[in-house]
Amino acid sequence: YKRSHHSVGIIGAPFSKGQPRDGVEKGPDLIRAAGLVEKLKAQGCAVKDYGNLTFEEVANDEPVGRVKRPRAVGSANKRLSAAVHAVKSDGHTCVMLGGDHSLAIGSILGHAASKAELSVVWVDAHADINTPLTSPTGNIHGQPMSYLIHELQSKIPVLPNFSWIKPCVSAKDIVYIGLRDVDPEEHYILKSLGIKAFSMSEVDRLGIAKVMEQTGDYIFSKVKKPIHLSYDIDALDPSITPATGTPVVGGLTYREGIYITETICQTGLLSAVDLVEVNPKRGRTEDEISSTVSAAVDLIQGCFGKLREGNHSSDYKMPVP
Ligand SMILES: N[C@@H](CSCCS(N)(=O)=O)C(=O)O
Ligand SMILES: [Mn+2]
Ligand SMILES: [Mn+2]
Ligand SMILES: [Mn+2]
Repeated sequence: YKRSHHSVGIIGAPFSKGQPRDGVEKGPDLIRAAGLVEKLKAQGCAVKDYGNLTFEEVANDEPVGRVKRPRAVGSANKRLSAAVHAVKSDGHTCVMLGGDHSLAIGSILGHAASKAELSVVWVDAHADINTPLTSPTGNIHGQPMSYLIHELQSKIPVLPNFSWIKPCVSAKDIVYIGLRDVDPEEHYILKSLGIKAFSMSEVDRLGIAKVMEQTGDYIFSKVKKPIHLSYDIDALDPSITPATGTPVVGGLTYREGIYITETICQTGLLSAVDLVEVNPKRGRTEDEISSTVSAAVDLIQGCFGKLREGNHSSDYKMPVP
């Protein structure tokens, strides 16, 4: 019976400018208030909370083409990438609490700066792979992957505060799970780059166990790279996690969502996690907000060894009379 020891570094990224809805910047503190640090410590993790980043205000952040708030998003992600790199340099598995999914730009770049090559597991109703020129909304939380993938760089225009961004992930090292709301242009990109994707159709057809088995085979089929798990809370069904900016029916069950984190943990390769798009202002009741936040906490606990069968510490000794 092996109990692995997890060392966790938490970064709060209260940022919302990758999308238009207020409230998602409240995610980090809500997740902490639900007891994330205490719960990780109770399950045997060493935890260091690095606090919340503060992001510079950017005035007159006018759109460039369709792209909205590029200067604020570029600046925030540059700061986040430095923070994630520092957490990795301290030897922790990094947990980045969002904030919207544009933050994956900084999180993955900061991670890549400390680990040569990464595998990215993107759990999301959406592919978030629109380029600045294909995006139907201009919201950068629908575009983060396009800035990170080597094979897309000829399709990315110059944007203010984005010049520091260099692609760091190959299409072959990406796996999507949970897709069910993919734009036509994104679908073209996924197909033309041959990116591995388990949409909700595959989840239905194969079942989550086979999806995770095939994900493991695919990630391991080449060399074993550290895993960056970017988890958008909207991957789960809105019946579980309604308090989010872009809910889409027909999502992952709570059990499927947790199973993903349990199996990723068991690879022993998890090196960074994003938990993004929790937005309390999108919950109609307190119950909707708390259901969303507690699912987020449970998912992160699953990343660091919590099992539904139960856990006990390796030095536990039963009491004797
Ligand atoms: N595909 C749409 C919606 S993307 C939703 C972004 S997220 N991060 O998954 O909530 C777009 O590009 O704006
Ligand atoms: Mn999403
Ligand atoms: Mn997303
Ligand atoms: Mn582990």
